[in-house]
Amino acid sequence: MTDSIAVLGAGKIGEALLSGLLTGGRRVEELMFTERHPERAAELTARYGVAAVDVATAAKEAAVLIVAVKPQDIEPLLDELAPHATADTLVVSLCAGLPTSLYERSLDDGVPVVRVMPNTPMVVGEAMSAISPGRHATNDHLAVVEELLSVVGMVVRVPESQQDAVTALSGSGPAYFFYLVEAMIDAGILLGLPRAVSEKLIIQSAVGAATMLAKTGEHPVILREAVTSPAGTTIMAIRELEKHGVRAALLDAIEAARDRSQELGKAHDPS
Ligand SMILES: NC(=O)C1=CN([C@@H]2O[C@H](COP(=O)(O)OP(=O)(O)OC[C@H]3O[C@@H](n4cnc5c(N)ncnc54)[C@H](OP(=O)(O)O)[C@@H]3O)[C@@H](O)[C@H]2O)C=CC1
Ligand SMILES: O=C(O)[C@@H]1CCC=N1
Repeated sequence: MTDSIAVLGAGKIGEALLSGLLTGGRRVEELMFTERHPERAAELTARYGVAAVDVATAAKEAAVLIVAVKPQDIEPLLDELAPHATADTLVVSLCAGLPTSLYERSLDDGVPVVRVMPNTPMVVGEAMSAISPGRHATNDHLAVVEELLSVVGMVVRVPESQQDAVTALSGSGPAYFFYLVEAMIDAGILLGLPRAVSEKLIIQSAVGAATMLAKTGEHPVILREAVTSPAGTTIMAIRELEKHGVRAALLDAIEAARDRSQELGKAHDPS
């Protein structure tokens, strides 16, 4: 099993990872994190028992450093990390849009970097993480990251050139499903159901549909057709969704997310 892991920047995804790793069997002594606000650090230590450290300590004690700051905050973090990262440190970036070459330019030659796009369902062991090696990352480094992340969900390897698309699909993906669920709950309110009832109906329908997708292996079209009775209720709703261009809206939305991921990377491109 991988030695100690340090999360650099324990915000939403960093906390989700710490929490998922602990639930998945990691011991608190194997984990540490850095945070720039002492109140946030104290809150996390109180909640999980994990130690807050500085970057120098993280680099000295942890075999894997997981960078989880906002892309806009990467430069000061790299400045802090550069004097301490060596070829024995594995740097794992969770940051949307940031290429491994950005890290390689800022850190000593030979420091292995793996780019990862995870998602927040890691808190319940159901993350989807896609990983890509940088120039100095070997198969062994990828295996370390796979082992680490498989505790909190599924892991796939993709070429780094696909990471902006992955970010738009599965990185941001949970937000689209939450948005849909939120809108469907509102529809229940519109139809006069009590909020608690509407929430229960929609959340369990979402869980049921997701479980069918995962467990039956059937294509979503087949599963949807099985719900759609001739001249029934579902087809009336589908007609409205098509009329309002929901499919086209999703295509545009995900393309916009991909474009934003590319933009975040380019903001740090010196050329
Ligand atoms: N949220 C998500 O679902 C996903 C996020 N990501 C990626 O993960 C990264 C973090 O996102 P998210 O968790 O949402 O963002 P957050 O802002 O919630 O988390 C980042 C945390 O890092 C802290 N921080 C910033 N700079 C430093 C520093 N130099 N040293 C220590 N701590 C620092 C921030 O403090 P402060 O509050 O002051 O800013 C904040 O607490 C992003 O790059 C994002 O693209 C990837 C996949 C999914
Ligand atoms: O919204 C974002 O930029 C991050 C990256 C993927 C999910 N959340």
